[in-house]
Amino acid sequence: PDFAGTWKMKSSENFEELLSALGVGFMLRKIAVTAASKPSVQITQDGETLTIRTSTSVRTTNISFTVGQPFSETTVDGRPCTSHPCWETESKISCEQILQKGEGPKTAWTREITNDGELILTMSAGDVVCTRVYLRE
Ligand SMILES: C=C1C2=C(C[C@@]1(C)C/C=C/C(C)=C/C(=O)O)C(C)(C)CCC2
Repeated sequence: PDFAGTWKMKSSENFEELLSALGVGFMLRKIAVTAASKPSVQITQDGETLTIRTSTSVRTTNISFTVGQPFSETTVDGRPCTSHPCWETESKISCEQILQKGEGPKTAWTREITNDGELILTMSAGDVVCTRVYLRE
């Protein structure tokens, strides 16, 4: 499917719980929750290669990957990891993350385009799952 576009967030649940599960302290959680409440997401796609730019007032992340090929990124709390994106269905990418050093809860993300053209992002840490839904601008 086509993930390309400029996306604005419609809903988010368990985001702060996700950061808690990752051991992010109170103050940084408050900063992150506020900043992440109004993200601007821009995705370009060329076949199976996606570039996802997620910008907030505090931090902007930019990842580029080809589904099926491992790449380096950081976990949502900023720890370097190797990510393994693959097609879970023909419209859903799931990505397991392996910390490059140190220990922590198992983290992963999924991104899916739904039949009514919404983008669903899930981010997990251990058994905590954060779900964020985006609409095209
Ligand atoms: C602002 C963020 C901050 C943090 C993570 C991030 C980057 C959270 C944003 C995530 C989004 C916007 C995800 C998405 O919707 O794709 C830290 C915990 C390091 C703390 C500093 C502020």
